[in-house]
Amino acid sequence: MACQRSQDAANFVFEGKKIIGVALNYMCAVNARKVPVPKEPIVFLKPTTSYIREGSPIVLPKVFTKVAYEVELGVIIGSRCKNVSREQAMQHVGGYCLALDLTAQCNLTAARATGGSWTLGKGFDTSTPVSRLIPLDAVNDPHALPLWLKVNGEVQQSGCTADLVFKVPDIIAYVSKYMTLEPNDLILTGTPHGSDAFKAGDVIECGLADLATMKFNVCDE
Ligand SMILES: O=C([O-])CC(=O)C(=O)O
Ligand SMILES: [Mg+2]
Repeated sequence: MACQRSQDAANFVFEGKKIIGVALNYMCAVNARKVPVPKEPIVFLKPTTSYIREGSPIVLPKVFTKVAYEVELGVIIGSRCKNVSREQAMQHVGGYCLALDLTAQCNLTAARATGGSWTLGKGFDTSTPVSRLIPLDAVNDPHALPLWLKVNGEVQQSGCTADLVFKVPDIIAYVSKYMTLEPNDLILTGTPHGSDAFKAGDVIECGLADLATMKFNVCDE
């Protein structure tokens, strides 16, 4: 498998499959939330119907009163793996992307308090805007990438993937103990601090180093 990676990567096109999110994975976000540092990655799934690309608007569902932006590094799986070691994990990365993990805070706050599910608050339509594929060879070190987000031109989030609690190979090794990772699966690695609510009419822009930027208009359902 591993030796096929460079051939696969040359022809790799990102066709978003399952989306695996990691929560509270930046030290700055953990500190801002005043919660203990997670001992293991906190993992959730989002449906493929949540993907959008630049050119489509973010649509805020009627059922939610407060939806927040979260800018994240996306890791795109390039080859199938299960029970992969930390040492072997990076051989299964097919590329990267810039992503937003839009989150209904109104729903998540209640879910956290009651131990309820995050599925609807994380998985609504348009909740996973993604950039085009960033090829592997464009990224020397996925743990040295600045990322930022602006709302209506004002910087609201600014972080660096150096601050990740669980690094990319840790996440791949951990998740693959439980579920098979397949080509085109997307791992959302978590957001730095500063995530907050936005509203219809706002313009959200974000960027990842000099590798990708994207811009979305926001409307109500
Ligand atoms: O929304 C949350 O609470 C957790 C999350 O996805 C993140 O930290 O990136
Ligand atoms: Mg997130």
